[in-house]
Amino acid sequence: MNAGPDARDRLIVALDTPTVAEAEALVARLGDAVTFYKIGMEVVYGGGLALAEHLVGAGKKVFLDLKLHDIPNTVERATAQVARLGVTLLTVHGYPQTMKAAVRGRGESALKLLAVTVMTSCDDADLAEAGYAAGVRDTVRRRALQAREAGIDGLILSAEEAGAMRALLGAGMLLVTPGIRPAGSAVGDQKRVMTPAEAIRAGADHLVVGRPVTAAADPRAAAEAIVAEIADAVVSV
Ligand SMILES: O=C(O)c1cc(=O)[nH]c(=O)n1[C@@H]1O[C@H](COP(=O)(O)O)[C@@H](O)[C@H]1O
Repeated sequence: MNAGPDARDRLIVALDTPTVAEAEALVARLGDAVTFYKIGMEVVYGGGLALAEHLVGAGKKVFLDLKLHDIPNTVERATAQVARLGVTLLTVHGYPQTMKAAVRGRGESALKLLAVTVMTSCDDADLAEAGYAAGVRDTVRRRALQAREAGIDGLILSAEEAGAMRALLGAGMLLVTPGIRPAGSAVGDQKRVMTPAEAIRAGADHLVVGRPVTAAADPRAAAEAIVAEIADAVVSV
């Protein structure tokens, strides 16, 4: 994508910390280097849902990563609750029933919904082990089309699939890519990874980055380096 959010807004830092206090300390340390945060299950189950609202109040954008998946009634009503928090993004799993229920639940609110296609920690062998007949590429494609059909705003996918999905879906869908690893950083449990520059060139709108920032000796410097890499890549797209 050529025109789009400022390079800083394209980085989403995943605040995965054991305590809410550690998440707050990271936010203070990152300061104005980071404008967009992801709050996920670790912090929420550690009592940190209110942090999402505090960050919104402080002018940050928040992606609430709850990966909803349940019977339609529960998903619809849970999504309606999240829509009242003022966060920007919410994840649901990319099952047609779940996606349609979430779209009903967000109603007329400004909440944007992202469908998780295939987790970036999975490869074809993991999908086969879980009982899926199709591999990563075909499953992402199928769920992407179903997400668009359901009225979902964007996809969580790896940057490896971003180019093909941008070509398939055009500019209308937000493409949000975790599994981002700056050159030389530890891959950990991720399997489908790309560097920030590669992800932007592949068509990602936002990059979700956790440990390469949060576990860095200097998280602010790590975030600034990623923003600089994004900015350079945007110019070259
Ligand atoms: O929904 C997500 O954000 C997500 C989906 C996915 O397929 N892979 C994935 O890594 N994530 C999240 O993105 C973040 C990646 O963190 P790091 O691997 O530490 O950069 C974590 O908070 C994951 O929960």
